[in-house]
Amino acid sequence: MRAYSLIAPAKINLHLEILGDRPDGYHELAMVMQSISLSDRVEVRANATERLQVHCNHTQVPQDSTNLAYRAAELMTIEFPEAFQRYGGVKISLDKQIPVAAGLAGGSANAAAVLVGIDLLWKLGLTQSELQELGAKIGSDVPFCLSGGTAIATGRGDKISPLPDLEDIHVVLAKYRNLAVSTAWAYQTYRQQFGHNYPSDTNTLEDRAKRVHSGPLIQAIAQHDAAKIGQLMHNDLEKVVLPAHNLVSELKTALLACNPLGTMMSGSGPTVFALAKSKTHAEAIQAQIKQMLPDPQLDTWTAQFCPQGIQVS
Ligand SMILES: C[C@](O)(CO)[C@H](O)COP(=O)(O)OP(=O)(O)OC[C@H]1O[C@@H](n2ccc(N)nc2=O)[C@H](O)[C@@H]1O
Ligand SMILES: Nc1ncnc2c1ncn2[C@@H]1O[C@H](COP(=O)(O)OP(=O)(O)OP(=O)(O)O)[C@@H](O)[C@H]1O
Repeated sequence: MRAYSLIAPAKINLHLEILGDRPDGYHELAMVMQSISLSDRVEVRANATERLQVHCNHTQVPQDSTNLAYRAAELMTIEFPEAFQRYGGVKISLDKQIPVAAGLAGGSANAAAVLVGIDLLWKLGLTQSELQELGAKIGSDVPFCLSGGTAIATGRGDKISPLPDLEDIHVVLAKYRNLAVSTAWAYQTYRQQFGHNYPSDTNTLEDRAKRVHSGPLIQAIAQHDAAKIGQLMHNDLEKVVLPAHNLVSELKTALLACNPLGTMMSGSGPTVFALAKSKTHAEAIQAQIKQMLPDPQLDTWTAQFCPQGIQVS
């Protein structure tokens, strides 16, 4: 085959806990991640020339070598120079449905899809863990985006352990179109404000693991208890993003008033999501939030938890 079309789902964070600094300058995390049905379509096609090219239908997404999808292709050319020489360049086309700079890992999902697409195009036969090792070189969220579903993510977010699938849970997402939050800013500000709380004895992984508070949520996931999952969600980055962005804070309060199973900011924001027990429940929350906040800048979506990451379609 000379072309592959892939589905790249967005993620939300059901739990995001910052455990401390890492020697590499990143933060040690304990997260629970979830793929959702809101997804981009990524086409990876053999190019007639040696060139890597990326095209995207969204004006805010770069079409040059800074695009995460381009960076994934570039990494493959460096890691597999013989295959690159044999098969030539690739043309990547991104059909964006996932909002950009939203805390939903849209760029990371695109990069993950390109790794899978090139693996197929160049007949490399890489395993999931080999792909995840490559993905971690591009960004912390890429390894999760590859395998998807419901999973624990530790380390800097790149060490993935699968959890049982959660089906039939629905989600409403809401985001102000003109608002973006830098992930680096969010972590840096958290470190400045709360870094003194990192205990000095958390140098070993074992010590850090003892401090993790996701146990009850993981139990609720094992029991497939959507109501409990909604109540137990947590995101440390809310502590810095909500006070700095009134709109995000007000959005969360408004979503909570719509009687969801629970509501939380995703990743470093600014998207806020609400969990719902059915499609009808999600649509009712969506209608209510639009009525409560009739701002033309507020975008909303409904989606469903999905049990997989990158899929060939
Ligand atoms: C907020 C989340 O989306 C939650 O899933 C991720 O933690 C961020 O994932 P990402 O955007 O793929 O992150 P990267 O591209 O690896 O890093 C972006 C920036 O976030 C900060 N960063 C990220 C991950 C981490 N464990 N510690 C950090 O301090 C670093 O300043 C880094 O420069
Ligand atoms: N393929 C891509 N899709 C979207 N944005 C991209 C892509 N490549 C590079 N970018 C740039 O990366 C920035 C962050 O985009 P992205 O949508 O991945 O953020 P995010 O959802 O907040 O990610 P995360 O949740 O992993 O922190 C954007 O401002 C955009 O300019």
